[in-house]
Amino acid sequence: MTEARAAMGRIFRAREPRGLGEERVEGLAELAARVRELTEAVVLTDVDDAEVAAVAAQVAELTARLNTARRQEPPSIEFGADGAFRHLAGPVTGRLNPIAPPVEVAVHEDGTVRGVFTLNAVYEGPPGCVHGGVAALVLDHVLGMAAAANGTPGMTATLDMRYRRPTPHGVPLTVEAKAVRSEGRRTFVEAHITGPDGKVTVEATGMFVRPVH
Ligand SMILES: CCCCCCCCCCCC(=O)SCCNC(=O)CCNC(=O)[C@H](O)C(C)(C)COP(=O)(O)OP(=O)(O)OC[C@H]1O[C@@H](n2cnc3c(N)ncnc32)[C@H](O)[C@@H]1OP(=O)(O)O
Repeated sequence: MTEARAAMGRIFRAREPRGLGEERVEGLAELAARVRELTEAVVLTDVDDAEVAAVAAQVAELTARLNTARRQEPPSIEFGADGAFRHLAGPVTGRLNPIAPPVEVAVHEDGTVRGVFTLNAVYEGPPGCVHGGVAALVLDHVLGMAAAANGTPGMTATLDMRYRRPTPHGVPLTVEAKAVRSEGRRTFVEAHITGPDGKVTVEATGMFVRPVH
């Protein structure tokens, strides 16, 4: 597992936590949660034009306040004390990233990655349904996590999607991924999303390649 940890460091610049601190993480997660609500409100709002303009000006002020102190780069993937890693600023599981639903994932002892999440109207493709590219985003990430959980982290080289039935938004969904085999630097992983009725809506297979450098 030490080699896998080194590979995580090399591929994803994963590193030991650099002092964000749990209190700071909770504060930033709260900010991200409020911005998620704001994003949904923007997509669904029906207030009049003057109110839209007034809110836009206020939001610009808030953005300027946050920009008075900027990091050079977002927080990277971190190893926790328990050896697990987390992607705080990632677009899928990242609690600190407002565009992440976020998907709440657990890595099980057998290497299966399971997650629960709800995608709201912000992620709509066809009316009432999740955009297919968003489903691919979620699946790519959990496939990558399963490759890492297998001790063989890598970059996505191929991603095959099979959209079996529409994925509804606004309801709880589950996602599950597991590595099925490794050959040299290549790891093959399977995953699927299940709707609230227990039926699989999307299946994916991914092939992850561990870069040499
Ligand atoms: C909470 C924490 C989360 C932690 C977990 C975080 C999860 C994040 C998940 C998100 C993952 C991403 O989005 S990653 C971002 C999207 N993906 C990328 O940007 C990848 C861009 N592509 C690349 O960098 C490169 O092409 C690589 C690394 C994939 C491969 O380059 P390489 O290292 O030079 O490898 P190369 O020698 O060419 O090939 C190695 C072997 O793989 C095979 N191979 C290579 N590419 C392919 C391919 N597309 N299709 C078939 N086979 C291929 C070759 O035939 C060869 O087989 P043989 O001759 O050995 O038999």
